[in-house]
Amino acid sequence: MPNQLKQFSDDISRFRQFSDINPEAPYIIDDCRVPSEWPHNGNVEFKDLSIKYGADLDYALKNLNFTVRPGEKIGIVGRTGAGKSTLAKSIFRLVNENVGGLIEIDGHDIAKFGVGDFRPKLGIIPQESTMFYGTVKRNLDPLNEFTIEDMWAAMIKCGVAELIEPERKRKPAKLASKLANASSYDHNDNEDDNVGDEDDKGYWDRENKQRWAKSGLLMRAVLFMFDRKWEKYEVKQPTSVGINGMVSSDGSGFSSGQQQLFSLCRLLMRKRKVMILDEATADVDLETDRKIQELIRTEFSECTVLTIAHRLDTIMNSDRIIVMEKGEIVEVGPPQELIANGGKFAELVQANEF
Ligand SMILES: Nc1ncnc2c1ncn2[C@@H]1O[C@H](COP(=O)(O)OP(=O)(O)OP(=O)(O)O)[C@@H](O)[C@H]1O
Repeated sequence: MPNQLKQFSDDISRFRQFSDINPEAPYIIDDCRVPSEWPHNGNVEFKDLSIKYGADLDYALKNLNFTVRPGEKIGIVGRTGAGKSTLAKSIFRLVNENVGGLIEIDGHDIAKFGVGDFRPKLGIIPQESTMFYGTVKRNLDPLNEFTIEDMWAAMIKCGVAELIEPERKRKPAKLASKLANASSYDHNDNEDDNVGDEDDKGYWDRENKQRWAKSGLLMRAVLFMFDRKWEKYEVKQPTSVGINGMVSSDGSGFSSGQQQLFSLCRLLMRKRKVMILDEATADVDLETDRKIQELIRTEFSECTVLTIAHRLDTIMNSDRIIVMEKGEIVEVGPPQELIANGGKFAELVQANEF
């Protein structure tokens, strides 16, 4: 009982912590809905933007005035704590208190829209990728918006296809014919695939039955006694084979770089006019990073892309670089020009210290 009481009191204090959090800005504002074609150009204007994380804290962003032109590729660099991620968050209005100034995208102040209305219109790969418990397919397309062909096309471009089907790497010649037959190949792939639905449950039941059938008497007794523990253990093990392979919610079975490739896949399918990549390739090797940057340049050529990076290669081909320091923009310009000028960016490159 003391243990249970302790557990209850922990639960209650956690509940109180959540209930004390201020509600987010309205999800939908009926009088001011986002136009269906917005953003159509991808012009982003920061007007005197200032942000603090608390009334008593220092500014994380200070009076930012900057315009990103439609289709421009911007690299954002600066030392740790310079305010780069806060800038990315500000475009999604993830910080709503202690904000001064405004951000206009294609002439609309994003603060006048409901957050649930405008956020899906923009694209982001955050610093930490999110994986869901469920199939690979569900991880790529949680809202069932795309066809299997769309998913395979994106997975092949991002190098995810060979992760979930290693023979794809070994037998590239077979790839085209498999792709051509994708709909028949993955016959059941378009069925609804929510967590805990009959399909997923059936999958685990089938797996457990097979184990049961294969095990001896003693093993069966152990399985029976530790039934629940066994299931828990099972759920954590990703099979990650094929588009219907299972992925655990912490993405174990995939390295953090591979999880970033999943995020890139999602973004590739949902191309948006304005996109933020917040250290989106920080965990992949240099060679993969180069391929991804090339992919971004070709696939997102029409899109405005803001890339935050700690690696010179990632942003060297940007149209312009923004250098941030203590919440302020201290330098802006094409990378080669900034290096030639010998200013802050040149210092960072020299010190290899983004
Ligand atoms: N949730 C938060 N609460 C309070 N202060 C925060 C919070 N997030 C960031 N800060 C502060 O805001 C400033 C800018 O942080 P930000 O994460 O934007 O920097 P960054 O340039 O992205 O750093 P890094 O390169 O390490 O990711 C820092 O001084 C940081 O301590």
